[in-house]
Amino acid sequence: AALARVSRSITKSVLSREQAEGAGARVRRSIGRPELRNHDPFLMLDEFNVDRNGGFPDHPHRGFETVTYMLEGQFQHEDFAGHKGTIGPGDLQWMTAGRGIVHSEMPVKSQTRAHGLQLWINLPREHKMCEPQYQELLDGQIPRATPQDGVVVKVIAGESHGIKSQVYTRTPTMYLDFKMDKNKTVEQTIPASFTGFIYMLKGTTLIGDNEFVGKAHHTLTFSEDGAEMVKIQTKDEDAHFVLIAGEPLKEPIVQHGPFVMNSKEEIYDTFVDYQTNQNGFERARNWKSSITA
Ligand SMILES: Nc1ccc(F)c(C(=O)c2c[nH]c3ncc(Cl)cc23)c1F
Ligand SMILES: [Fe+3]
Repeated sequence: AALARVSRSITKSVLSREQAEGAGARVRRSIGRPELRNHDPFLMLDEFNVDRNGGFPDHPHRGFETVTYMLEGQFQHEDFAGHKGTIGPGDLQWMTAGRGIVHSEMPVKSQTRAHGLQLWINLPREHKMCEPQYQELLDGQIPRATPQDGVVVKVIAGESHGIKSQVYTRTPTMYLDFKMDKNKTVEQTIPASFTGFIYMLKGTTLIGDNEFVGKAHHTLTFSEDGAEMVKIQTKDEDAHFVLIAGEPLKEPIVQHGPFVMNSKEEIYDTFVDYQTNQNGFERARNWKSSITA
């Protein structure tokens, strides 16, 4: 008989309450909060809620990627190279900051609120100073797997049930948006070497062979025990959550706000580059975004 596959189990469940961030924005911080540091290669996951007066005005990034996934409302972004755009519900912006980006991320004024997720993924040292790159997908361009009726998996990065994302991930990453009706069971394959977690947006799930309960706004971290899949069930409630997993980089992490490098010296050099507008920050000189006004 075929061996029943063992599921990952949940090692920790942490509730994220709203906190102030940016300019008048509210975020529930998952990865990156005190109880959830060191989830290599992930640096931060924020569920953000921004009303029309809030946002994230002009700020820099170096050494990692920011992945913005909109759930409701519209967000606009503009960087110091004039790259600008608007992302709406279900749309994705995968920004590889690499050697340096300065940008502004603000809700579209006409919106009542903008609600979404921003994930920060660390880059391996050989990519930390790469040219910045955007991969932007509209909701309709993101493939879905439907392993059974009532279970839809949007494949933002990586693969699910044979459906692959087209996003190029320098750090091997899986980013899946699950919508499950009640009374469903699904198994998601995850490479044994990946570290990962589920962040619950709505409803209740039972995860793993021992049916650990997942509730809204909780982060549920996976065991690292060699299991190559995770089993997720719903009972009497629909559920909406993201499953995020990736290959740990196993490199030193030195983070100072929006700069994430491998040593203190590199962080010092980054501050010099940012202050003196060099080595990737040339276009930051005298730049002000037009959307922050
Ligand atoms: N350094 C630093 C300091 C403070 C910040 F708020 C930010 C920042 O921009 C964000 C933090 N979470 C977020 N979620 C969504 C969006 Cl669109 C942006 C952010 C940042 F980069
Ligand atoms: Fe940013």
